[in-house]
Amino acid sequence: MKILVLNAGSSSLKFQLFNMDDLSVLATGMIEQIGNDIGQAKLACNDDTGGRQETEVSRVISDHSSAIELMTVLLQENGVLTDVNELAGVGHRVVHGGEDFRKPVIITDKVIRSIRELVPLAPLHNPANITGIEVVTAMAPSVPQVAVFDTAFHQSIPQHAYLYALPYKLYEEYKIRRYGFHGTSHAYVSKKAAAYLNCSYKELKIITLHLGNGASAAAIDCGQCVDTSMGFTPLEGLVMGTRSGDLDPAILFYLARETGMDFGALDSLLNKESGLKGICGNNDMRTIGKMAAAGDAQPLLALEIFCYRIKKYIGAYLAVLGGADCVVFTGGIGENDTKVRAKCLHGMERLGVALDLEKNDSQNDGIMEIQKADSRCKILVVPTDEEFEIATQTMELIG
Ligand SMILES: Nc1ncnc2c1ncn2[C@@H]1O[C@H](COP(=O)(O)OP(=O)(O)O)[C@@H](O)[C@H]1O
Ligand SMILES: CC(=O)OP(=O)(O)O
Ligand SMILES: [Mg+2]
Repeated sequence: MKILVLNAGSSSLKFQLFNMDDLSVLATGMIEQIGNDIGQAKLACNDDTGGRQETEVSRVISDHSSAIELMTVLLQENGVLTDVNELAGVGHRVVHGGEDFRKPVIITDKVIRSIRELVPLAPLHNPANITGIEVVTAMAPSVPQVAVFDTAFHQSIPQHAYLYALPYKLYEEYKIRRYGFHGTSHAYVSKKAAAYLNCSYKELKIITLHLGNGASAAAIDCGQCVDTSMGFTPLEGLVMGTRSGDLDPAILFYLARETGMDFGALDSLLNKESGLKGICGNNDMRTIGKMAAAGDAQPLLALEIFCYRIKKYIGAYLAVLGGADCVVFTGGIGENDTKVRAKCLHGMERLGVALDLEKNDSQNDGIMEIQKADSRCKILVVPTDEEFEIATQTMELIG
């Protein structure tokens, strides 16, 4: 039983093909620079003997339809898929599900209409998700498709936490509120943490930190998400690769008045030119870490700002939850960057969060437990796997 998972971004398409009979990954791939001068596709397949074959293609990939076609050709050429119609199902990561979706759903015309209505709230993500769904429908109309929403897990957040202090009618008329994103990841790693600790998910207070290119924190109280750092869009909250996270909105009015920047320029400034990149010119934490270690001042400052923001959110969520049983790090940075973890948690012993620096420095591909013996709060590193979670939820829905 093969399930394909598609994660379509504005100019990229990530995909994974699973064999759900033995829960193995048959292929994992990524197509980038869609719509640019030259696009790149990478595919890695695992064969029966445990070997791995990698393929790379560079050529013009004009849009998401061409990207999906290229993906199918690559999967076929590498012998992991004969025909799209052979799939038991396709799971899509859909970034914005608004207030309509609290759970994954089987995709119907009505669901597509709802996702389309939410395009103004996620102009970079939802159109790509719809294209993905439509292209698969055209190729294989009888294969069931499931939408798994980034926002769904956060729908349990109470009103006092999801409403902004704006005129209430803006919520009623325009649905302006906090939605939160990365929900599939926050749900997946928090459940994994509970299972690892041999505790009931419904009895734990957990703070999850998803630190990838996009980054967000969530406060989970007895299995329910009660707050998260991303907001109306994925721009709010933590400092990210190229996104600013929290700032005083008056900065935008000031810049518009002083420089004449228009909405498009301001949007691009905050989403694409800020964050780590804005401070030190680079948005890759590996490079920033190396440059900071070599004594370069700007990358070091970027690192300090990034970690300080995370620390503030941990403090806020400790207050929200009345103390936490567990802090979980995940995402490319959270899973791998020992210095970032140490900086974020430095000096929190009196709050019951005491990191063991030696354990923090150890390496392990699976779950790691890295608090000191006398720490009240557990500290875990849990590798996220949004694609696997989407495949699992897809399988559950299609039966
Ligand atoms: N070994 C590592 N040490 C430090 N940072 C890392 C390491 N591996 C990946 N990263 C960082 O993780 C970030 C990407 O995270 P990832 O979760 O893969 O992103 P995405 O949101 O695109 O899925 C990048 O900043 C990258 O530099
Ligand atoms: C919603 C979001 O920020 O996603 P990503 O981290 O994939 O950019
Ligand atoms: Mg990721």
